[in-house]
Amino acid sequence: MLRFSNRRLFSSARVLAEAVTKKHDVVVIGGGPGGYVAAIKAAQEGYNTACIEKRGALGGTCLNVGCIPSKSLLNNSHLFHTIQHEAKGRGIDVAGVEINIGNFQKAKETAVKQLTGGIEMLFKKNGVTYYKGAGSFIDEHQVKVDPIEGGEELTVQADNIIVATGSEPSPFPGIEVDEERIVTSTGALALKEIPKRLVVIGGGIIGLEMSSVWSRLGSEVTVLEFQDAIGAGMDGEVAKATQKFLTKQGLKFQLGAKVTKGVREGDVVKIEYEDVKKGTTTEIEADVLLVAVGRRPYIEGLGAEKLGLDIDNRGRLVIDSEFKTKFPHIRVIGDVTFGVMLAHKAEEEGIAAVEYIKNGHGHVNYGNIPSVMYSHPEVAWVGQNEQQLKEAGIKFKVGKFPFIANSRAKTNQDTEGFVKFLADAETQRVLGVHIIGPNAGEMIAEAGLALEYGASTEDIARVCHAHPTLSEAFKEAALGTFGKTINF
Ligand SMILES: Cc1cc2nc3c(=O)[nH]c(=O)nc-3n(C[C@H](O)[C@H](O)[C@H](O)COP(=O)(O)OP(=O)(O)OC[C@H]3O[C@@H](n4cnc5c(N)ncnc54)[C@H](O)[C@@H]3O)c2cc1C
Ligand SMILES: NC(=O)c1ccc[n+]([C@@H]2O[C@H](COP(=O)([O-])OP(=O)(O)OC[C@H]3O[C@@H](n4cnc5c(N)ncnc54)[C@H](O)[C@@H]3O)[C@@H](O)[C@H]2O)c1
Repeated sequence: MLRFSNRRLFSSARVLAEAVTKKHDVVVIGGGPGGYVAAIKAAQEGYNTACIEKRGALGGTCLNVGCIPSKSLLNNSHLFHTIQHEAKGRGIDVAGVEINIGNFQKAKETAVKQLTGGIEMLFKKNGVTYYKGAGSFIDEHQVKVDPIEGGEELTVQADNIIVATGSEPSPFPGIEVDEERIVTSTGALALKEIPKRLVVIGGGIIGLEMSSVWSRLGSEVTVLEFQDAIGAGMDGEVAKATQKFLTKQGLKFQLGAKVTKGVREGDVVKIEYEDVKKGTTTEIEADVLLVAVGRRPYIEGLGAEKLGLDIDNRGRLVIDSEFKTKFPHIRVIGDVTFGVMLAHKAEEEGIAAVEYIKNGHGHVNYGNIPSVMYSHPEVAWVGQNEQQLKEAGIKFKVGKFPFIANSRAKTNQDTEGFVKFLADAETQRVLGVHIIGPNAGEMIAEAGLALEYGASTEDIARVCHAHPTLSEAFKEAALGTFGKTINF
């Protein structure tokens, strides 16, 4: 009798174990821009697809604590600043303009919620199974899902696995983040009060976008950058011009600054840095210190090491040109592997990885990934910059056109910046485009198209651009590479 009930117990446990094993053709771990796009694409290609996401919301860093919330704060702080400081000069008398920080943050949260909810609907529409939980490798074909909302653990089996677990802020050794007074971008996006003094370590894209937001709302902002230029990766001339316009907007910069201390004492943060050229040490105080010194790949709890996936010395999962790890059916895309950490790069890789699974070939043009900094004016670039062309020994011509000479920018009273083309000296083939200006982030798409199709600057200059538009500055800068601008 005892033996019989034991056997029954054993067999019912096995039934239970079998009941919670789900099989799919494709399983994606991580529901950020890389992962969710890959999952939808795989489902559209006819694969039985699942996506495992542990955040409780889809969209990853980008939609929840990155691109989307930062752009909401950037847009609305710009609007506030314009109404406050520029309305009068445009013939609009306004009084009593104030920021309501609660509602300012609420507008951001509404945008985030609508967009992350939208992805959940897209999953339903395309038949992607959504597992809300943390995924970790059991072996090369099985992933355990630890549900975040209670419920039973389950095992997911798949023929193909795409890892898209993203990135997290790089820590600064010796500085302890509490996301209240010492914050990463996540805390900087969620401040409940406008800090009187904001100090930012890192003059890269996060540092400069967040500095713009809080400075427009009234913070005194100091940016401490270790290198002798801001803008991590911008063309040298553009980086200098960017620093100039941000300085005009009230930001203070200390380049060549080696931060040696950042500690919270009550409601104040004490920071110490060395000027690497002069060898002097300076102490400053802040109400909030933002640490924005880059991001690093995120693989915590994934079981990548246990499975034996190769990881390089920067913590990135190692892949070949087809996104394959040492297990050919496990592919990796987005921030957690090589390349720039940008949402649209992760998305492109999501599509290409699925195309590899389906057809055996896929394509991402890594020479044509645009970058945009959403300051005002925006800074956008694609292709190569002057430093890179010089290093490679490529002879090039420069064509430039300032927005001050563009009629639409004039009517908009928004004339800061320029369009700069770098074109092959002999063939005029476009090699890179760098823009500081209103709507630079939209305009850079035309440059991307030109690069993709191998256009010359003459090809662009021969295309009729509508008048009066900012895009005429784009055409004129192309004309500039052969010295024939009309309006400047
Ligand atoms: C403040 C800020 C602003 C930014 N602004 C821009 C911008 O304007 N434009 C731009 O192109 N890029 C921007 N970025 C960068 C962009 O957010 C990233 O490049 C992009 O999100 C990378 O996508 P991903 O899919 O690779 O990873 P992520 O978006 O990081 O998504 C990974 C997801 O995987 C989940 N995950 C991790 N491990 C597991 C696991 N074991 N099981 C289940 N789920 C897991 C995580 O919870 C996360 O949701 C910004 C970043 C920040 C921080
Ligand atoms: N608009 C966008 O596309 C956007 C917006 C935000 C973030 N992102 C992406 O997120 C990622 C992370 O952004 P980020 O700004 O943190 O990184 P980043 O690499 O763009 O910039 C980091 C900056 O910190 C500086 N730095 C590093 N160590 C330092 C130190 N010890 N002291 C002082 N300065 C130091 C670097 O020189 C660099 O200028 C980037 O890949 C970026 O592309 C993109």
